[in-house]
Amino acid sequence: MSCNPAQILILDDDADVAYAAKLLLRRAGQVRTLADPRQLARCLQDGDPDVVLLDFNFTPGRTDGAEGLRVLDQLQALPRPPAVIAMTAYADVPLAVAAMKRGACDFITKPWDNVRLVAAVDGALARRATVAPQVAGEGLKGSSAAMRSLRAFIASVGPTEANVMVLGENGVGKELVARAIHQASRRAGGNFLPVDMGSLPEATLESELFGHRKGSFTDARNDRAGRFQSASGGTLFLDEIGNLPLAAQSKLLTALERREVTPLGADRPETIDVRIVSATNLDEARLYDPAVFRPDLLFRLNTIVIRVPPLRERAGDIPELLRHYLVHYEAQYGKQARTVAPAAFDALCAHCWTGNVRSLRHACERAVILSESDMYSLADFGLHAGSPTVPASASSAIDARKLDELERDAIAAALEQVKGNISRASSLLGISRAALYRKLDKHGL
Ligand SMILES: Nc1ncnc2c1ncn2[C@@H]1O[C@H](COP(=O)(O)OP(=O)(O)OP(=O)(O)O)[C@@H](O)[C@H]1O
Repeated sequence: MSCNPAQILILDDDADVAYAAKLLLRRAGQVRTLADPRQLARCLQDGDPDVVLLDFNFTPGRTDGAEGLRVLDQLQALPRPPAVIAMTAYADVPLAVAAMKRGACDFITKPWDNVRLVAAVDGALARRATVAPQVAGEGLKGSSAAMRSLRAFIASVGPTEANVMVLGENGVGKELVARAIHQASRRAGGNFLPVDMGSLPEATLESELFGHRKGSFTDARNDRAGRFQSASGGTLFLDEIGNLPLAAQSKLLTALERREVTPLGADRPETIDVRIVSATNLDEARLYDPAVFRPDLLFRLNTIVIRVPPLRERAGDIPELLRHYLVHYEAQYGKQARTVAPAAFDALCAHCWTGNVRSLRHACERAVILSESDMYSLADFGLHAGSPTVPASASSAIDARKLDELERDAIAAALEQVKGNISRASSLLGISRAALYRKLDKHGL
């Protein structure tokens, strides 16, 4: 575990406020303050912060929070994004919602309650300890033939400007692949901006993606840049693109065809300079169904297609991933290094990992936290003898019907285990609640 003190950055133009927060938080870590967000890039040269307390208005008279949202986007695009706590003197719920949607982990109104602020920073540090490794560009682990050719493919398509579509089940590592493409590109110095297309509300989609001008709708109190503008010079990662409604698909298509976007309320379009990497877990039959996804948009997005195989088809990666995440969590939780009991190891390698690497990762975290003996047992990983496994002889030749059955069985078993609780079942399977609902629908469960 690292012994370095946590790095805390307070971004506030009010010197008194910044000083008071600095005094309060000095026990939590090393605290720096910055009054002008334009100096952020220079400040980051002294090292990336773990937590940022971010004021949302820097220019006197401004109360719309746009300056803070811009800084938030900048911070989110760092290779190791800090946990951001949004602070504003105006208890403004829509702004809080916008900040949380863009990745802030908490929200504080000024004047703050000291206990609440310290708790928020402690919580943010704890959250970062869990979240940072997912986004830290730790790299894709695994040396199976499939992973080796995936890396080689990324190295060859990364430096091109081609739009890339990454396909694969939940938790296979599509976002890691997208980040690796960005890092291998000439845009690596620019932003990598992920957007969850599945969670953008249809009503605000245009404004979120393309921005808006002050007064263009009731709540548009100031000009705001969209994601296309924020990612300018970098890579825009359109995640869950398969969930985009058809009406929204046509707006996205127009932007990509013209390579320009018109912010809501603007009378002139703006040229865009982004590379698009998109991802979906839709199976290809559905993706190529014009009733689900516009073929002309698909054509724009999938110049290059990267298929990330599910973990059960590259079981050779499992030992390395187990080692990697067990060591990682042992260090994170300050636990002694342990080995996996041989029978448990065999069972873990034969397990079908419906939720792919994400569920393996969660299982390792669980084992590190719960294990009380010298060796990890299967139960420590939340598995039991008889958990769905991949037949050894068929791991790569398994057919789609069989995979469907395995998936259905795993979901049914998980639901039974947690007595139908969707949240607990999704976390057990290592997939999001939305993904679980889609799969329940698909399997008629
Ligand atoms: N090859 C890998 N090596 C190390 N960690 C991995 C690998 N693949 C995935 N992971 C980890 O598994 C988790 C899920 O990865 P990621 O979010 O990239 O998957 P995804 O395919 O985008 O999932 P979803 O479709 O659910 O959004 C992350 O914690 C990631 O760090």
